[in-house]
Amino acid sequence: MSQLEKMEVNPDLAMERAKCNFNIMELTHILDGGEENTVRRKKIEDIALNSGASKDAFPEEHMSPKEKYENAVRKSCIFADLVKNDFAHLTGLETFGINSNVIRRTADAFFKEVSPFLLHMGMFVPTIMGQCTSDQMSYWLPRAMAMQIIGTYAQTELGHGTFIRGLETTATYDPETEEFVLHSPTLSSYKWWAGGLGNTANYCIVVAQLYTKGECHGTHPFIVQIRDEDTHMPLPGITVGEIGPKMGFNTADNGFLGFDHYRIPRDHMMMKNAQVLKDGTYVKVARHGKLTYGTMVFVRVMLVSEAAFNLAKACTIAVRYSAIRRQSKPKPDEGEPQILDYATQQHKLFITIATAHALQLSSSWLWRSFSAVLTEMKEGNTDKLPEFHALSSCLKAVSTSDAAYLIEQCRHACGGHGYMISSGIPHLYNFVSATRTYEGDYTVLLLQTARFLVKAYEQAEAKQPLTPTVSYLKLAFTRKEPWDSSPAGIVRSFQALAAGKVSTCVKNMRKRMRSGLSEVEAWETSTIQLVSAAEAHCRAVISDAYKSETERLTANSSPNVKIVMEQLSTLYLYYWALERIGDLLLYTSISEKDIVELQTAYEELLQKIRPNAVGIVEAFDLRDELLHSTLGSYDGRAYERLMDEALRSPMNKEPINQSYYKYLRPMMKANL
Ligand SMILES: CCCCCCCCCCCCCCCCCCCCCC(=O)SCCNC(=O)CCNC(=O)[C@H](O)C(C)(C)COP(=O)(O)OP(=O)(O)OC[C@H]1O[C@@H](n2cnc3c(N)ncnc32)[C@H](O)[C@@H]1OP(=O)(O)O
Ligand SMILES: Cc1cc2nc3c(=O)[nH]c(=O)nc-3n(C[C@H](O)[C@H](O)[C@H](O)COP(=O)(O)OP(=O)(O)OC[C@H]3O[C@@H](n4cnc5c(N)ncnc54)[C@H](O)[C@@H]3O)c2cc1C
Repeated sequence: MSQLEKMEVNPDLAMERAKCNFNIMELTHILDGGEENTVRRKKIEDIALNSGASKDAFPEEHMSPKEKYENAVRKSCIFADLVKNDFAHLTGLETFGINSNVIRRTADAFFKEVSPFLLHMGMFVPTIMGQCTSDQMSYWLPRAMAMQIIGTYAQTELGHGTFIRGLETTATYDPETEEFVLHSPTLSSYKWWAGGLGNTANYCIVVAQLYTKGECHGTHPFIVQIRDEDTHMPLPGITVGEIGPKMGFNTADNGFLGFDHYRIPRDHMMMKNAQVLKDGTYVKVARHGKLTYGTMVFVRVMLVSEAAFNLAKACTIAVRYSAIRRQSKPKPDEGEPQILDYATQQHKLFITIATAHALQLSSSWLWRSFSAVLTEMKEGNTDKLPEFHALSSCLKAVSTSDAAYLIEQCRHACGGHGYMISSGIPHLYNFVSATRTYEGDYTVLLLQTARFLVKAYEQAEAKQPLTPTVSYLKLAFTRKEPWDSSPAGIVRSFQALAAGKVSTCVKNMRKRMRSGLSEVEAWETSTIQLVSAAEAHCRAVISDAYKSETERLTANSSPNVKIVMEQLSTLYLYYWALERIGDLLLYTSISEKDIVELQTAYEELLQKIRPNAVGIVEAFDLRDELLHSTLGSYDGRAYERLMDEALRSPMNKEPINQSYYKYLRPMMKANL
């Protein structure tokens, strides 16, 4: 047993736990969505983590890229076995853990970066479920679920990621052989980025321009075998490889893929939404043109809970560390305070906790809306899809962007030690900053939402009915919103602010069109404001969802848990009101006096939250195995852990490195 395992809990952390005044487990149950969920999650974590299978004998950060990848494949196979044999009955999901936060969460103990199977689980399987006919599904799904084949999702190309309609890979139907011929006509048409594509996957979903009878019908998904099922050799006509080192995701073997007139059977086109008949006739089945984008919408919804989860990890690390770290001596007669006592530190950290709650609760709310939209779509009704696309786009954009920013803030809050890989924060940042880009870049997705907002504004102007998430846009046509500092009042002000911004955009675009610009040009020159309006809309949606979910979830909770949750949701509102003072001055009646009072109320709230801060982050119930952090472990023994990690470095295995004899010694001797 290592020295560390015998250590007692750091006394500062023990003191924090002793002064927590609410029932931590009760809050955990709320965040897990109910006590049974907590019990089931803990069972799964016990099975997976107590086995020791998640641990590395040698620290991953000291492995070569190839070793890291091989180690990740090894552990992915162990994890996949656990999921199949041990968790399936506990999760109650026949879908091999898709949509299961528990599986996702447990996987993090196994992978400091990501599993090369992430795209198999996260996109290959969901695309089979969303884009195949039932016949196709009954062939592909069992094989994918049983991990007899491993797949990925290859959409992005070297030349295009955002602009899907601009993809260049072609799938041309040949009625003679009843096959599609896949081809990469240019270097820029090579598929690029797909996770697991480099070395792991033997199948992938390829998104290509469909040509039949000489006509292009736009992009469609196809299931394509790329490697031999036995030897794993790339098949003739396929060029496949790994794209090289990245900022993060280094165990994901993101790959490239090119086709040289590569043939696949006709029924490997995923035919739920559109079909090509044997004679080459193209038949559109879906009632909405964008249903082939369905997997992206699904993953965008997933990414909101990803943002919340990773933020929860970062703030657990940073708050625990801030409780054990002492620095400076503001009062000469007293000892050095815990850095958590500094108001500026609380300002950095408590918004991070509140945002983790806000995103987690907004994400549950979004999942419920998604389920309702899916149910209606199964009955052939796609009316709610545009609103849902607008909503999932902005929530994905804002949640991942906020999470990346706040994780970086957690690193700042941990000073120099936060820069150590062993703190756990750099991995979190590298992972989350990618989520701001993939599955639709931040700006691009906010502009999708803006498009919906502008249309909704025009409906409001014409006094037509509005869908629920934009019904507030009618505020744009009333008098300035009176400032009211209650939580409900602040949410209303955020709505008035968003409505005002959308209105300003529309007026500017109209003015620009009157001065001679085309509609496209007027839109393009207004995009900075449109992005800002979409962000404001999203902030209003999150604030509203966070506030109402908090009220709903605490309706029967014990008084102190209710107080803690309300303090955090109010903090979120105060924080963003103070961040958006300029906008509030424009679109509400807020006065200088109101602003001074708001700042004071915010600072008082930080002090009220302070005594429970450690308890609040511990309600996320993140085991040390999931945190991978020297700074944030349960025992708070950060210094011992930092030293322990330093001593494990291969750089310390020999007292003198050979470079001394090869370079340093000759240089120094020559300089004598
Ligand atoms: C066993 C061990 C395992 C262990 C592991 C255990 C794990 C456990 C499992 C867990 C999993 C973990 C999490 C998952 C992680 C996954 C990782 C993912 C990695 C990354 C993957 C990727 O990164 S994969 C590529 C994504 N790449 C994009 O994301 C491109 C964005 N680019 C666009 O998405 C389009 O290009 C863009 C801009 C819309 C324009 O599309 P466009 O040009 O066709 O359309 P237009 O702009 O012209 O718009 C025309 C009209 O279509 C409307 N519309 C557009 N889209 C619509 C839509 N979706 N639904 C409805 N309506 C839509 C629009 O609103 C307009 O409506 P209207 O006309 O009424 O105004
Ligand atoms: C870690 C990681 C994993 C990935 N995994 C996969 C995968 O498994 N499968 C897959 O298919 N893809 C994958 N991708 C690709 C990813 O989906 C794309 O990189 C992403 O959609 C962004 O597209 P892009 O790279 O073309 O960026 P670009 O569109 O080139 O963006 C560059 C800049 O241009 C701006 N821009 C672009 N268009 C517009 C516009 N219309 N208006 C205003 N600004 C614009 C953007 O805002 C951005 O600032 C992955 C990417 C990463 C980083």
